[in-house]
Amino acid sequence: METTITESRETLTAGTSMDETRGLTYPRIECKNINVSYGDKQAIFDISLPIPDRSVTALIGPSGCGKSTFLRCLNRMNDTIESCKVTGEIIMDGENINDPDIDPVLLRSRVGMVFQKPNPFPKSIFDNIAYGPRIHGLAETREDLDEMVEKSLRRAGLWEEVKDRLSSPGNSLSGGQQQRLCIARAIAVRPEVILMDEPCSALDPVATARIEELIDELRKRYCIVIVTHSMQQAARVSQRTAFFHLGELVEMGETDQIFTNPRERRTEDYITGRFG
Ligand SMILES: Nc1ncnc2c1ncn2[C@@H]1O[C@H](COP(=O)(O)OP(=O)(O)OP(=O)(O)O)[C@@H](O)[C@H]1O
Repeated sequence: METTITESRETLTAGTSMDETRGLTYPRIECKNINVSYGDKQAIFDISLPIPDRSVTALIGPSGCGKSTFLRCLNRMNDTIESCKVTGEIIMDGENINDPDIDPVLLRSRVGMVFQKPNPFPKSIFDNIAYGPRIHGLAETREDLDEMVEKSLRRAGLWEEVKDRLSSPGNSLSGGQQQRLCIARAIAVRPEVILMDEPCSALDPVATARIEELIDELRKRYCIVIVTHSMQQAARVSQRTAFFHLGELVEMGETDQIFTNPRERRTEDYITGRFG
């Protein structure tokens, strides 16, 4: 197992290059020796995982293997669960986000999150998007705010469908539109990373296809990490895949390699449906 992780890390580092727009090097996030427990029960065991920028990393594995728990480490959402204790380092922009000096609220604007079930605020479509920029003081004028709302809705592929009814309630939209609204809301505060926890599980196949197209578009700009139960979805949308089992990272690598030529027996058993 160790060999696999080391090899994949080398592959990633070999592709290291300077991002001209942001002046950043890959990987975007470096997770080192992450352990997570809920009370006495350990859910994540010593996971180290580099996450590259401008691509989609899929976390897959059987129910209860720790995918969501690990995802929540990346924006410190586990802080909100009293029994949960996280150790290890998650380096972003040269800082360990687990450092007590890091403000989790600010962190969550840099690392946005989209949940299983679309959860628009009980506000208008416009205010759903404007909320974040307002509380983070990102817009100086009303024109700035209008522009941010339009840009976010355009990026989320929703503008044409809602531009004539921005004052309607967010929850008057269809499920798929609501999920794109939630993605637009995450984008509005200019995140660098977007976490998605099974974003299509409440959607029909047409709405799912629309979100998958959107994810493919967004990856040109953002670092995206997605938890999915669907191996087909992981294969369709991600460039890298990490396979979790019983709280361990069994294997990670290029998505094509994981699905066509897994190195570990447990990965092969899972992707061929022998368990999980
Ligand atoms: N809030 C919590 N309190 C206590 N234990 C928890 C909590 N959340 C998760 N766990 C436990 O941690 C382990 C990992 O759960 P997690 O939800 O991260 O797995 P998962 O792979 O995302 O599962 P699923 O695919 O079913 O959503 C499980 O044993 C689960 O019971």
